[in-house]
Amino acid sequence: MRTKPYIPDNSALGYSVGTTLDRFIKMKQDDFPFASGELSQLLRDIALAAKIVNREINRAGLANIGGAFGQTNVQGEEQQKLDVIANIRFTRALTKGGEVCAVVSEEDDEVIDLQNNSGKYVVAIDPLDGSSNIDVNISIGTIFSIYRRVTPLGSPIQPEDIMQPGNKQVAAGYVLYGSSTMLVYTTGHGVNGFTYEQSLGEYFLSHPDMKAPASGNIYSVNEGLYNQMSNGLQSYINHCKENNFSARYIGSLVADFHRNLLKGGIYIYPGTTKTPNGKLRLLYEANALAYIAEQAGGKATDGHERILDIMPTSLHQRTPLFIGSEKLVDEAKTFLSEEARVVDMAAGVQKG
Ligand SMILES: O=P(O)(O)OC[C@H]1O[C@](O)(COP(=O)(O)O)[C@@H](O)[C@@H]1O
Ligand SMILES: [Mg+2]
Ligand SMILES: [Mg+2]
Repeated sequence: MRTKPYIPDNSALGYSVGTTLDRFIKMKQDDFPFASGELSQLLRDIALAAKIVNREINRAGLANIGGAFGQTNVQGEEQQKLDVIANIRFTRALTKGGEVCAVVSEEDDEVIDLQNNSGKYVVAIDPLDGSSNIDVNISIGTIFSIYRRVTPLGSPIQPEDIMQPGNKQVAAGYVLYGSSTMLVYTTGHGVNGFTYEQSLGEYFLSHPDMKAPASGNIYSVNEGLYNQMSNGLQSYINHCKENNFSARYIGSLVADFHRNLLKGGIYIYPGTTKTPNGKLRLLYEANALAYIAEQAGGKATDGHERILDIMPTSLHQRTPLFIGSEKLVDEAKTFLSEEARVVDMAAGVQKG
């Protein structure tokens, strides 16, 4: 089946050329006359912090803010200076904005309780995604998920405000600091992408109503892990090769996801024999992108289960991730299920 890549077309959707992010958010807000506007403001806060982080990234090489920070985070990964700077910038914006009561960040071991019990929202964030690519001038990103707190406003935050499955997200998005900087987000009514015009300091709607091609011929996986993969996954990767797929892997989740969203493809970060739950974090990496993928007509699973239905049990929980074009994610699942069936049959034979 041939599928078409997504080609932006503003005119077809009735958005005038030059629709800024602020204006777009306002237009959407007007569709919900009873909404308080706090979610809109929260999105603006994140967009503003992303401008500042974008500036820091652009001058990192000159301002001596590239390279390692000299500490490890809770995952035992070496923090880069820009990881720390981005974390400070985003948490500061979320604190000052006043709409948020708590933040979960890759760079903080514990939940950050903003001591703002009137804040309606909880944010989970990967302030800088693709850290290993910072110093080599390759695209990196920011990923965020927004949840409504479930306990009454005015009371202290509780674990159930934080440990919500992805299907409870009210908004999610990412910023891609690439050959141009883009902000892509959803509030559950489709996905829209905005390109940042640096000299004007504005984001403009460049990718309205983004749609993931139903299929594609790109597969993105760290094939260095091949020998640690399950037989089913190895078979799927061989299937991609036999069908002349293109292998594309940047090593920055946001950038790999964005490319496949536009062109059609599948991104896989699998569980392996060494790390059965893979590398990526459910709360601030997988959930946001899964929500966006689904809103664009794509799919996201852990190889078996829908990502958005996984009930988190710990803050920095990891999950395997299969995400992208629906047909490819389904196909990968078939290979994994077939393997599970063969293993079950073999176990049955042994028992019998
Ligand atoms: O180097 P690997 O094992 O392929 O991992 C790459 C993955 O790790 C990540 O860099 C993890 O994100 P962080 O940089 O936020 O820790 C993803 O962006 C990327 O997809
Ligand atoms: Mg990341
Ligand atoms: Mg990160």
